[in-house]
Amino acid sequence: MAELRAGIDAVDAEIVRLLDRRASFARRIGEFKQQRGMAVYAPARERVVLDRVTALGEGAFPKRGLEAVFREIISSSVSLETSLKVAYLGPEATFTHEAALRSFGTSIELQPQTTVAEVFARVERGEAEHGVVPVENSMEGAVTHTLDELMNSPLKVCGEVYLPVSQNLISAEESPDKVSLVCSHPMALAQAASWLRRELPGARLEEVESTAEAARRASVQPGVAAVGSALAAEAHGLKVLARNIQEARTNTTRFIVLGRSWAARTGKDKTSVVFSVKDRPGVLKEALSAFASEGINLTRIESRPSRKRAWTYVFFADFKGHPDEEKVRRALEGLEEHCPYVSLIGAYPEVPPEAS
Ligand SMILES: O=C(O)C(=O)C[C@]1(C(=O)O)C=C[C@@H](O)C=C1
Repeated sequence: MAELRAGIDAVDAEIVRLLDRRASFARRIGEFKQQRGMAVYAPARERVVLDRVTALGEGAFPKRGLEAVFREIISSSVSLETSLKVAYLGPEATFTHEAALRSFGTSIELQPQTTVAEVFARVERGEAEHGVVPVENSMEGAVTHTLDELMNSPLKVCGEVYLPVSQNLISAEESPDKVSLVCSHPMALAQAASWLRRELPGARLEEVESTAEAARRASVQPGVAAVGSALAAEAHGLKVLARNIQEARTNTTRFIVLGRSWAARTGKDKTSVVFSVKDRPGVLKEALSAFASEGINLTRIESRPSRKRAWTYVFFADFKGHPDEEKVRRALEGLEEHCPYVSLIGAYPEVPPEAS
């Protein structure tokens, strides 16, 4: 045992020495970026680093562990280069907080905001370099506040994160039969609606602005439970009375990372555009044919009221590829021919949902 532990001590000393060496490279990159006014956070490069190190691993150390360790190493590198501030839809212990930690690690300054609009505003005013907001849920669909902000903001999407949503009934009470009021964010209540109807038919439901606010209420008010994450239960000292009460086990939320510019190309990327079409038959089909004729895979299309004129719509589309690719450039030109308004709202390394 002592000998084996001595072996670990020697390896740890080596790891620390190598981390110091890595840090000196990161510092120099930081200086280079500062001299040229470049953004410190380079999501495309981070993806390349994470993919490379997980591919280098020979399997003795788990790949997920390698990714988590390097996520933190990169997070510390960023903190050596600058004091990066990231605004997110708070409060703390929400799924968006978790998504921000997944993207940036723990060594940067995370700033919880009360609304999606405030996250955008903070980044637009330069009080934070990046923002993290939810954009869609696999069961409930689009987060409309986010789409509406994206439509009018100069900010760009530079990253995406998928998080499996696990909703739980959390409370200071000992058992579900002591619960007379269940509160949560409307989306969380919707995700747990069948379970709540079946298991707590007598309880009143109340919508509040976030799952974390619901957890806070549950921690101070007798007879109240919240629908929320295990992280929220932990943060407010609550018990988990029932786990995984959401509608489907495959319930996943997709979050986006906002910045001043989109991410560089990695070779496995996604691009997001918003466009409007003229009011005549077949026009959406024509617009989308720009993608079909280049063999570009659309991963999502969503319509929203334009909010400029009644009964006019804009479309949000995500597709595989990067604006630096020739075929994507041609598809966007094709789209512009059919559409009075086209705006590229982001490009970012693609994350397969199952990898999150
Ligand atoms: O390569 C860079 O641009 C770096 O700043 C280094 C580094 C890293 O630690 O690997 C850190 C931050 C960036 O977001 C990407 C990578």
